[in-house]
Amino acid sequence: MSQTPANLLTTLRAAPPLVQCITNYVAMNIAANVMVAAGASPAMVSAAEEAEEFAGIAGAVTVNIGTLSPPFVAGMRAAIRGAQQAGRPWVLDPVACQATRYRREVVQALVAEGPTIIRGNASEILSLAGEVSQGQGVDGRDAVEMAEKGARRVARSSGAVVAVTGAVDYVTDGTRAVRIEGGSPYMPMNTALGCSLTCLCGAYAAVAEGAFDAAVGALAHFAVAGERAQEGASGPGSFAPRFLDALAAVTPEALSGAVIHDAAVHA
Ligand SMILES: Nc1ncnc2c1ncn2[C@@H]1O[C@H](COP(=O)(O)OP(=O)(O)OP(=O)(O)O)[C@@H](O)[C@H]1O
Ligand SMILES: Cc1ncsc1CCO
Ligand SMILES: [Mg+2]
Repeated sequence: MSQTPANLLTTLRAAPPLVQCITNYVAMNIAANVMVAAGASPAMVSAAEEAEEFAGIAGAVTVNIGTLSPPFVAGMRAAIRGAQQAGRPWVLDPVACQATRYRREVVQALVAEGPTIIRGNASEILSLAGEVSQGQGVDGRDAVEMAEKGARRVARSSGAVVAVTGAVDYVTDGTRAVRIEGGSPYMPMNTALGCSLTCLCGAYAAVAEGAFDAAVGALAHFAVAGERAQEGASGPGSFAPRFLDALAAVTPEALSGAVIHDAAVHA
C-alpha cells in the first residue's frame, strides 16, 4: 500500500523526525531552516568522532558532497555505518559529481554503500549513469527528460530510489516512475535549495515505510510550496522568505493537490 504525500506530512508534523544532515557549508543554514519550516528536526552533525553514534539516534541520515574534503568523507562513512547498523534510511546528494575525479571516486564509493534515495539534478544523475553531462560545477545544465533512462539504470544497479529534479521532477525505483510538476523558476536561483530538498527526503524517509513514497512526498512538498511562494514574489530574493513560509503553511490537504503523474517505464 502506498503512502500519499498527505499521509506522510501528517505523520511528520505529529512527531518531527530527527535527521542527521551532513551537508555542505553553503547549505547548512539554509537546509536547517527549510527542515524546521517543513516540520522536521535537523542536526548538522558530521565529525567522524561522533557521526556513527549520532546516526544511532537519528531517524535518517543525509550526505551531500558539495564542499567535499577528507574529513567530510570520514564523517559520511561513519554516519552511513551508524544508519546501516540502526536499520535507518540514508540519502545521497551527489553534488557536482561530474566535475572532478575526486568527486567521481567518492560518489562511486558512497553509491556502493547502498543509499536508500539518491537526489540530484539531471547533470549529476547523467554522470552517475556514466553518460555525458553538461553540468557546470554545482549547476544542472541538462533537461530532466535526458536523465530519466540513466536514473532508472542507476536505480536498478544501486537499489536506491533515484529522484532527478528540475522544471519537472522524476522519481524512479527502476521499475516504476512518476513525474512531479510545480515549483518555481526562482528555485534554481536560490542556491542550496536542492541540497535542502535532499535533507527533506531524509525526513520523509524517516517516517515512511517505503523509499519511493518518501521521495515523492518530499518533492511534492517542495513543488507545492514553490508554486505558492512564487505568487507575489518579484525575484529570487523575495521568493526565499515566501518559500520558507509556504513550506510551513502547506497542509496535508494542499499536498493532495500536488500534480503527480505516473510515467511509463521502458528499458
Ligand atoms: N525551472 C524550474 N521550475 C520549477 N521548479 C524547479 C525548476 N528548477 C528546479 N526546480 C525545483 O527546485 C528544487 C531544487 O532542484 P534543483 O534541480 O535546482 O537542485 P540542485 O541543482 O541540486 O540545487 P543546489 O545544488 O543549488 O542545491 C526542486 O524542488 C526542483 O523541483
Ligand atoms: C554553491 C555551492 N558550492 C559547493 S556546494 C554549493 C551549494 C549548491 O549545491
Ligand atoms: Mg545540488
